[in-house]
Amino acid sequence: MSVKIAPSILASDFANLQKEIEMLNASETDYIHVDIMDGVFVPNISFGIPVTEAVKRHAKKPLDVHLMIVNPDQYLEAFKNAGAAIISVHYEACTHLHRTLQAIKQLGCKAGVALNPHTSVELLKDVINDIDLVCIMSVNPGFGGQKFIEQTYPKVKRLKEIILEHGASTEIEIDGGVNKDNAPLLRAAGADVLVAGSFVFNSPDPIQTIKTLKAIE
Ligand SMILES: O=C(CO)[C@H](O)[C@H](O)COP(=O)(O)O
Repeated sequence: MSVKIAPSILASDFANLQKEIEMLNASETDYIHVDIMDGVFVPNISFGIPVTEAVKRHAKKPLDVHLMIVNPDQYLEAFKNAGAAIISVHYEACTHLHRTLQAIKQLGCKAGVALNPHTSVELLKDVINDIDLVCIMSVNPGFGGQKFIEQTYPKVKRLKEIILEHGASTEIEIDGGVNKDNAPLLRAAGADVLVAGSFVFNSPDPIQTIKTLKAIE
């Protein structure tokens, strides 16, 4: 199966959001990555439920909602109702991760867990069969356009081993600083989904850029 591409609308032109979503609909985008930042879990505020609803009204691709917020349990239903197909919570924001994953699934969404760069993939072993997607942060969350952290590669490799050891079907997603140079190496390490914000939206031809990423073996 080819690598999945999830453009992050954090880097899109918010004043022309409908146009940006229509561009993604016309591209080889697999998931539309929606970054929710609360100014507490991360040092930035992006947007929330009404904007997610607005994206959903135009999107023809599944919404991959990445909650960079404290107390994510409080908002799972609201994001499901806003149109999320996948909801990822941060490992670092969950006291009862297993319970949170079950709650996401009971809503009918795929359950994701995001890991900050300092968080070991080993911590997911006991719940790996309950996770549909692990989002490995390859930058410190909070801002687009940051430099890719090279230590991500061994993390991806180790997570892939854990998934195979447990017979799980979890997807590995990489988020932060993804570009055409690191994408083939991430794919070779075991990545299934590549999130790309700046690299897609700051390029002269985003549809072609998505195609280029999608073609990576
Ligand atoms: O979660 C994020 C930031 O916290 C973004 O999705 C991520 O940074 C992608 O943007 P870019 O490709 O520009 O690095």
